[in-house]
Amino acid sequence: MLFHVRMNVNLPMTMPAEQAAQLKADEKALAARLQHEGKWRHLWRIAGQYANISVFDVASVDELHTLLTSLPLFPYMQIQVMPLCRHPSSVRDNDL
Ligand SMILES: O=C(O)CC1=CCC(=O)O1
Repeated sequence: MLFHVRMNVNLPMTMPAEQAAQLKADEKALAARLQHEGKWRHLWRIAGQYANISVFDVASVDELHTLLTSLPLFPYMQIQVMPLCRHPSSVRDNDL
């Protein structure tokens, strides 16, 4: 199942720089693993914003929820999820 996900990141201004750097490093490491596993199919920065557009390929809504809530930055993100299905006019023979 494919999901389009928008993540807006809002780190508190009061967070110590070292804590923010550690959270970002942990997030990057997990994101790399999930991309290599094929679960995090796309990761794009939204230009000019501390936000990203991602596409996840997971088996279920429950798996997506578990994955998103396990992200180190999850407590500091506002997340919007849109489930995707195939468009009948798509000329692609694969899903992405
Ligand atoms: O910077 C972001 O948009 C949040 C994020 C997702 C994966 C990552 O490494 O950072």
